[in-house]
Amino acid sequence: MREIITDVAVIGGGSAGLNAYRAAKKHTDRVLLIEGGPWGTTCARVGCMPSKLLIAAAEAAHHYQTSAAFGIDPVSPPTIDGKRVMERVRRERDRFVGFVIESVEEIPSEDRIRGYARFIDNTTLMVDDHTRIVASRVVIASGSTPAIPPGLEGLGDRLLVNDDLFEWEDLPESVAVLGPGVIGLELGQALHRLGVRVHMFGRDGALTALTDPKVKAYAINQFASEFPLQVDSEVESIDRDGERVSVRYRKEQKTVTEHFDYLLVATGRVPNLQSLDLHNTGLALDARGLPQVDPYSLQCENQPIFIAGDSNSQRPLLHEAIDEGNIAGDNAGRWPDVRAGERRAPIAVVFSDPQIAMVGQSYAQLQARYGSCNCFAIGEVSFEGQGRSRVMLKNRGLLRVYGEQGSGILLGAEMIGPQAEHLAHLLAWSIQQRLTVSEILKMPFYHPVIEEGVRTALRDLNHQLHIDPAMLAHCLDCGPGA
Ligand SMILES: Cc1cc2nc3c(=O)[nH]c(=O)nc-3n(C[C@H](O)[C@H](O)[C@H](O)COP(=O)(O)OP(=O)(O)OC[C@H]3O[C@@H](n4cnc5c(N)ncnc54)[C@H](O)[C@@H]3O)c2cc1C
Ligand SMILES: NC(=O)c1ccc[n+]([C@@H]2O[C@H](COP(=O)([O-])OP(=O)(O)OC[C@H]3O[C@@H](n4cnc5c(N)ncnc54)[C@H](O)[C@@H]3O)[C@@H](O)[C@H]2O)c1
Repeated sequence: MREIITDVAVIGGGSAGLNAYRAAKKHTDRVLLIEGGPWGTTCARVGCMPSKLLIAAAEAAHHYQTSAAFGIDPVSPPTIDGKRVMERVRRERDRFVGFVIESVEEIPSEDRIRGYARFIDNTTLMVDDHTRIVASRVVIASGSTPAIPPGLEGLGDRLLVNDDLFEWEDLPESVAVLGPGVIGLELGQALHRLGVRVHMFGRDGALTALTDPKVKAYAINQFASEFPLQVDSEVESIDRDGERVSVRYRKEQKTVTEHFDYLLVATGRVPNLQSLDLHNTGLALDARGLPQVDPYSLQCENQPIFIAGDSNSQRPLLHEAIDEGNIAGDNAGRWPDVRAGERRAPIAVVFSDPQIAMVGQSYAQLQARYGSCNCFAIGEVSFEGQGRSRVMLKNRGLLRVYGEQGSGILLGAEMIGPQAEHLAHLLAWSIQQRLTVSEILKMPFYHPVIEEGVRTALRDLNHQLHIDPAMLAHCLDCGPGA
């Protein structure tokens, strides 16, 4: 058994852990990075990057499938070669993973420990059964794992999570998707557009993390008109039937049984904390096994333990994992002089088509905070008539923006619409700058662009905030179709 005494130990070599390691290293040379699984990060191996690669292929197929509306008929219907689609996904994924591994290899080998860590007490870790580490500070950056509802064990290799899908050599004929969250919607729509028969089953009317009832209703109608989607599904049973999966569900007051090649489970993710033996640290744990974490310093209670990235369940997104890794690593390095880290305006994008995005405070958060005093107002724009969106035949969507009564500050937005990833950035940057709606409206808006739709929503909002008069039905200072 090896024993190492160190200043900082980081559990997990993903995006949060790698950044925590580097940030702690600025304070002390004695930092260890412990990784139990494969190097390469969830984002590059089985998350952000391979999912976007699959979506890019689906977009290419969809482009041909919809070109007739412009008067352009493909000579013959496009064929989709599943083997080549998946070969590119895996090849490009491997390239991204390769870049991450190159950066891991720059870390001195004596700082890298292979194996799964668990706590013996709040400053002692055991890695597998081979290394005991005494660390005066620990950063937990152990990521998250798909949550699989009970009762699906019998499906065996017919049950998939996102990790499995990116190993496919070819596209299957059919997939049932359980959970229309971000992962389910992104992957399910992409598979549908690549010619796979998809049926998406949700519950409680949820679709991604949208909370604005009007935007959510629009989004549900939009996707349900493209492929079978039930956000309030009544699934009676899911069983293995030979080499297939049979799903029995209620549809229009009848019981229907449908067979699929696979069930893709995308019902949320749980932090990887169970095997860390956190009960040995003395930290109070909630019902989910999570310790209390200060969202600014990422410190757990007053202990020399910090928790960053998906493992703290606060903002399970890549850029947040990187920020949190930096904050936790810096604080572990400088401990006991722990400081509040800088957090950015919230932004989340779903790479569906149309895209979904949320920035700043959500509708539900604002309702809870300001709803009872009518202290916030809503402006909106439909993309259906929006000039540039119509030109491109991308005129589907709804943007709702929220502002504070009295101050006129932009607080948040939820949207489904064309190029929402870009609109969301403009709005998130404005929110972070604490701009008022009037200040944002002084910015230039080119013509004809989708951003003119954002201007319309903001003008509507400023009227609802009693700052500007009602908009003219026919905007005189806009170009045609703004
Ligand atoms: C399909 C999918 C698509 C996504 N798309 C996006 C997107 O488009 N944009 C976006 O912002 N986010 C996206 N995400 C989320 C994003 O990937 C995660 O938020 C981010 O990767 C989390 O980084 P992390 O460092 O917390 O975890 P990880 O990168 O998972 O790192 C955790 C590491 O800890 C290791 N580990 C676990 N337990 C132990 C232990 N006991 N001892 C040692 N090592 C341990 C694991 O092996 C792992 O390598 C997506 C996620 C998925 C699954
Ligand atoms: N574009 C992105 O930024 C991106 C992409 C993918 C993943 N992610 C990250 O990964 C996280 C996890 O994604 P996810 O999609 O797994 O989780 P999620 O929480 O977004 O969605 C889970 C969905 O499954 C549904 N559900 C739960 N149990 C169910 C059941 N038994 N039957 C039917 N439906 C059920 C929920 O109602 C919800 O709609 C996201 O929160 C996000 O942070 C981000």
